[in-house]
Amino acid sequence: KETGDILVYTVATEETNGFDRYLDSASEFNIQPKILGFGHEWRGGEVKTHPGGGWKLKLLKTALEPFEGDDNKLVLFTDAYDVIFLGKLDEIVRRFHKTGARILFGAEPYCWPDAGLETKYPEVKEGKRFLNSGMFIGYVPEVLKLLSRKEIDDQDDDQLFCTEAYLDEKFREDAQIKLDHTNELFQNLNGVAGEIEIISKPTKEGDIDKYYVKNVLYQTEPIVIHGNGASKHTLNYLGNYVPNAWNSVEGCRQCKKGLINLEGLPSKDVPVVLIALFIEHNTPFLEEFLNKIHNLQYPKERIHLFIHNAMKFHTDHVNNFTEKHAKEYVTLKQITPDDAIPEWTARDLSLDHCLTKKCDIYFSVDSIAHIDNPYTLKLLIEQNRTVIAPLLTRPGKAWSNFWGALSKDGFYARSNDYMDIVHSEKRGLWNVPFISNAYIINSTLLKSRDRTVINYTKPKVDADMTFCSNLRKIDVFMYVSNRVDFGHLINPDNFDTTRTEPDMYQIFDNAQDWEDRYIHVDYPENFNPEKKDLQPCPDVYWFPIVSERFCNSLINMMENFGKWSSGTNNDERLVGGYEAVPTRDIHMNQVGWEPHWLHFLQKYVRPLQEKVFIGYYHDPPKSLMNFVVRENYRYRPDEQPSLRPHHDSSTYTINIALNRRNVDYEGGGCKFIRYNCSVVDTKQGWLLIHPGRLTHFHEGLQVTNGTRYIMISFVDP
Ligand SMILES: O=C(O)CCC(=O)C(=O)O
Ligand SMILES: [Fe+2]
Repeated sequence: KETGDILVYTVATEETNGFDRYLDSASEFNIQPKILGFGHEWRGGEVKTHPGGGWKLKLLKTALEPFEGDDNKLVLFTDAYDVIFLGKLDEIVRRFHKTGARILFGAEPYCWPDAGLETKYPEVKEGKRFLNSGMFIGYVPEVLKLLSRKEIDDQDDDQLFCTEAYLDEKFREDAQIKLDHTNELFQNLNGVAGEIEIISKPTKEGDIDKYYVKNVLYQTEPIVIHGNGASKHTLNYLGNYVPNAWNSVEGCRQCKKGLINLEGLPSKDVPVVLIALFIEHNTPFLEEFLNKIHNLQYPKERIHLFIHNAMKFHTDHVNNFTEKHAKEYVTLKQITPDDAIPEWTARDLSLDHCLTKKCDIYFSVDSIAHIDNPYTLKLLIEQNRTVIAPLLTRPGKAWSNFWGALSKDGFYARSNDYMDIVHSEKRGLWNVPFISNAYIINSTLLKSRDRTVINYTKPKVDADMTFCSNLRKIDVFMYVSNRVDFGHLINPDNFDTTRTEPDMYQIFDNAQDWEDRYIHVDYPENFNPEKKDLQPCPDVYWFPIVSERFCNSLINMMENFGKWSSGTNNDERLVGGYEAVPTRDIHMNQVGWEPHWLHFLQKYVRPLQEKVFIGYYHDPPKSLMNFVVRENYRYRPDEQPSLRPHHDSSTYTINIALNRRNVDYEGGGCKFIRYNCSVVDTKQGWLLIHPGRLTHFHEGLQVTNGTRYIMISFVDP
C-alpha cells in the first residue's frame, strides 16, 4: 500500500495550543508525524514559522538522509503550529499522484519574501501563482536534491530557499516541481479567506453530517490547511468545525476533549483560584455583580480575591461587600480609587499577584460581567483550556464579550457564525481572536512567560486588546464557551451617577437587572390562574408589584429632591395652575423619571389592569399625573394629614404603598365611600388599582403618627 511508504515530518520546538491541534488532527486520520527539533531552542529566526526557517529544512535534510536510496519513498512536510490535516494519507498521496509532480508545494497569492521575484514566476492560467514552503510533498530523492541544492543556514528563509529552486527552470524541470495552484491538496489561507467556506454534508456512511473546507473559487476541497502569515485566526475559525470538531450528531466534539472533573474532590485538592475583579467604570447593579461572584459554587478556602476599584462611586459597594465576606476567602487584596492605579497596571499586577499566591487558575471578571450561573468557575476549569471565557451577551442584543474575527488592523470583525453563537443557536467551544470581560487563564501559561510577553500595557491601547494581541502573538488560543448559559453583560452606557438612586433609571438599558432588583418577587404569581385576585373593596384590586428596595429608593429620590408641593390649590406644575384636591407631593417629571415610570406602567401595571378590568385595552397607558405623596402627621391644623372625598381624573388609579403601616406611620389608608369600605392595612410594595371616576368616590384617611408615602398615577385621564 502506498501510504506505508510516506514519511510525515514537521518541526516544533515546544508544545503550543496550535501544535496540540495539529497532533489532534493527525490522529483523527491515524497520521503519525515525526516531530523534528522538539525541546530545542528555536534556531530559525524570531518568527516561528518564517522568515528564517532554514533550520527547519536542515532538520528535514538530516532526517531524510538515511532514506536517500529509497526511490519510491514519499515525504510530506508541513509546519506544525498553524497546520491542520483534513484527510487521510492515502487520499493525500492519491491527489499528489494526480498532479504528476515529483515535488508539490502549496501555492499562495503573494510573492514572498522577495516580491522582486514575481516576474521570474511562470504565468498561471488559473489559481495562485507563488510558492509557499509551509507544506509540500515529494519523492525523497528529489526532496533531498532540493535540500542539497545550496548550503542552508539556520537563519535563512526557507521559503526563499525553495522559491529559488523553483525559479531555476532547469532544476524545476529536472525535479518536476509543481505548485498546487488551485488547492487540490494544500490550502494556504493568507489573503484568501473570501474563497474559503465551511460546508456540511453527509459522510459516505450516510447518517451523519460533517464539516469540510471548500475553496469556492476553484471548487476544490483541500485536505491540508495552513494558517500562514496573518491568517491564523482564519485557521482557528475553521478549526472550530474541522476535522470533525463539530458534527450533526455529537455537536461540539472538541468540547468533550481533555476535560477534567472536579466533582467530588475534597476542597483541599481543587485548583487554587485568584479571582480578580475590575471596576474601571461606574456600573449599574454592582451589588448584584459582587453577590454573583460570592455565589459561585467553589470552595472559598481555595479562592484569593483581588479587587481593583477605580471608581469612588463604588467605594461603599465594595466596602460593604468586603466587610461582610472577605473573611471567607483565603486572602483579599484591594486597590482603591485613592491608590490611583491605572487599569493596565492593575491588570498586570493581578497576574503577578496570582503567581505570588501560587494560583492554579486566574479568573478575571469586569464589573459589567454578571456571572449568573453559579457553576461557571467550576465548569470553565473543568473545560481545561489555557484561556477560556464564558459567553456573555447583552440580553437581546448582538453585543458580546468576544469577537468572531479580526479586521486587517486588528479590530472587530464579525464571523459568519457570530450571530449563531451569540444567540446560542450553536452551542460549543469557539476558538476566537478576542475575548474580554470574564475569562480564566491556566497559570501554567503565566508561569511560562513573564510580564514582558503577557501583559495588558501598551500606551493608548485598550487593555483587553493588548492582552489578546499578546496571546495571539504566542499562539495561545482564546476560547469562548456557550455550552451552557453563563451570564450576561450590563450596559453601562447611560448610567448617570449624578442622579440619586441611578440604578432606578436603568429600566431601559438593563431591563432584566432592573426587574430582578426592583420588581416584587411575587409579581409573577399575580398571573397564576390558580390564584384568586385579592379584592379588599368592590373593584379595588390588590397586587404585589415592587420590591422593598424600589420603595426605599423612590422615597430616597424624592426626599433628596426635597421640593414637596405646598398642598394648596395653586399648583404651577399643572396646566391650569389649579388643583382641586391638593396633596403634598413631587411629580415624577421633577426628578427626570417620567419616561421610566410610564414604561413601568406599560410593562408591569397594564397586564394587571387587563386581567381585572376585562375588555379595557389602552396600550401604552397614558398618565400626566404621576407623583409620590408624603403625608406627615402634624398637630398643626394647616398641615393636612388627610385628603377630602374626591374623584380622581383617571380611568383607573394606581396607588402603591411605599412604606410600612404601624412601623413607619400609623393611621392612613383609603376609604371608598360608596361602598363604605376602607383599605387601611396596606402593604409596602403592593399596588391598589381602582376605577377613577363615578363609582370610586374616595378619601385619604388621617395619618395619626409618622410619615406615610404613596405613589399615585392617574392612568388614562
Ligand atoms: O391616601 C390615599 O391612599 C389616597 C390618595 C388619593 O386618593 C389621591 O392621591 O388621589
Ligand atoms: Fe384619589
